[in-house]
Amino acid sequence: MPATVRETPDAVVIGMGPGGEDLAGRLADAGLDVVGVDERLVGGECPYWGCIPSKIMVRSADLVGEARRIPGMAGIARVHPEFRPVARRVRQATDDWNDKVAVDRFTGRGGRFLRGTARLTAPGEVTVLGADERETVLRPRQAIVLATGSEPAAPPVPGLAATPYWTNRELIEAEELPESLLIIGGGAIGLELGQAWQRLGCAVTVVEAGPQLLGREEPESGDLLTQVLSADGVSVHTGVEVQGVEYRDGRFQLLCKRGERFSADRLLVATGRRIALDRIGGGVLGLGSEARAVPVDERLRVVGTQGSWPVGIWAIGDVTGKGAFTHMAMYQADVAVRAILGQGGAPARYHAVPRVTFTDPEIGAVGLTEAQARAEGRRVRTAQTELSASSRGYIHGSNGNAGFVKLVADGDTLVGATSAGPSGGEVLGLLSLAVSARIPIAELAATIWAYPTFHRAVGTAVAELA
Ligand SMILES: Cc1cc2nc3c(=O)[nH]c(=O)nc-3n(C[C@H](O)[C@H](O)[C@H](O)COP(=O)(O)OP(=O)(O)OC[C@H]3O[C@@H](n4cnc5c(N)ncnc54)[C@H](O)[C@@H]3O)c2cc1C
Ligand SMILES: NC(=O)c1ccc[n+]([C@@H]2O[C@H](COP(=O)([O-])OP(=O)(O)OC[C@H]3O[C@@H](n4cnc5c(N)ncnc54)[C@H](O)[C@@H]3O)[C@@H](O)[C@H]2O)c1
Repeated sequence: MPATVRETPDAVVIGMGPGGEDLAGRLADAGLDVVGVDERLVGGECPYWGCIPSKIMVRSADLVGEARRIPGMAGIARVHPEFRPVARRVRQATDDWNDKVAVDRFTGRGGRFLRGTARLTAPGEVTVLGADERETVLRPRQAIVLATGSEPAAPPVPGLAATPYWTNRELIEAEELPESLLIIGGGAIGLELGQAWQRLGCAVTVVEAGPQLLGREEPESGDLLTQVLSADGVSVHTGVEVQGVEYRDGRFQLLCKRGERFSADRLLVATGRRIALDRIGGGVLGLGSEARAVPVDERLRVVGTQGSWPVGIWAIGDVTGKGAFTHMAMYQADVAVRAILGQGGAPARYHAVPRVTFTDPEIGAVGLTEAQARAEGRRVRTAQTELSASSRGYIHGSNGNAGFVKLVADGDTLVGATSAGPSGGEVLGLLSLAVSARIPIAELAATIWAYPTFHRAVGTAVAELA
């Protein structure tokens, strides 16, 4: 057993995903002696198994979907989708799952990188076990930052654990498209990748336990996605309770409560994420096995540690449970960097968290849904307009113009909004600003919206409210 190394840097960042990498780099830029630790790849889930490779697949599939809209609009198009170039682009984007460039970028800024698994072993102490069994005990002088993200969660369905099912990681690494794919979970991962793989030539079935797809968003978004995915050929099933999974002769079979059976060559489990608090030493923070996230205050300081710890401890990103998005991890990194460096500035606010599901149509949403606003007892007023009724929707043509803008108001400001449609995620930008900055509805109503854009539908919905 190699000897234990003891060190006292200024700061230790556990987890170098989008949140940790950004934060650690900025602390190093400020002249701190920072040790960044990751057991996998610097960059985390987003560039290697998440946002970027999944959107590369979506981009290819969108091209196929758009080409299929040519008949009746611009002549003849015969599309023969091929998966090989998609898999190749994924390999280029991930450097074949090699993080040398990212590690060099961090060390180039003055940071030190340790590859290994880190845990909190005492207040103010982090122990890292390297792949070579070398143990490093770090007692930083100024800060510990937990940025360990999340991992795929699988439901406790009998039989599932014994099968070679896929999570997003295996699917993203696939070199070939199977003939058929079953997906458990009709959330962001299941729908983005399900639609993309169907368009690329795989027969996809989505099985969702809840009553609608994209259950945390407006019901209109779920209904729209059921329609467009079904039109693409995806077999969509909601309100289904999977009671068992079998794997025999290279085929997966789902056995469901109402007697339905679904089978396919591959199975993707996309039923949400879990935070492995046990692995990072959550007990040292006083968190029991029932904890679902690390509680943080408005400066991302871990709740309950101030005064009792010899050093400050912060948490950012998925591990805080405030929204599993790269933009959330980076937003929180900024607040935490300012807190660690004593720079002050605005605290974290969560009233305008944007989300975009990159299906075709894209579903952009910000702030509260109508149901959430009503549950909070707000004075809710809503307005909704269909894109097909707009000039741009008409120009676009009926094959591909599905979408809507829905606004949720409380008094004279918007507290939530959805923009679903072509470029729905881009239209969301102005709605995010309106909700975040609490722009009065009267001000929005006095705005000139360029003609004929998709975002002009926001003006139509605002006029209805005003
Ligand atoms: C398929 C998919 C698509 C997605 N698409 C989008 C999208 O389009 N837009 C968007 O905003 N978000 C998207 N996300 C979510 C996004 O990837 C995450 O929210 C984001 O990566 C979280 O960043 P993070 O820094 O909190 O953690 P992570 O990216 O999870 O990084 C955490 C890091 O910590 C390391 N780690 C964990 N435990 C330890 C330990 N004990 N010791 C050492 N290292 C450890 C891990 O190896 C990892 O590198 C997607 C996710 C998936 C799965
Ligand atoms: N575009 C994006 O920003 C993007 C894309 C992908 C993922 N992500 C992030 O990653 C997270 C994880 O994505 P996800 O799709 O795995 O989770 P999710 O929470 O978005 O959706 C999971 C779905 O699985 C369903 N489900 C749970 N248990 C089930 C069961 N036993 N049988 C059938 N259905 C079941 C849930 O009802 C839910 O609809 C997302 O919440 C999101 O924060 C973001």
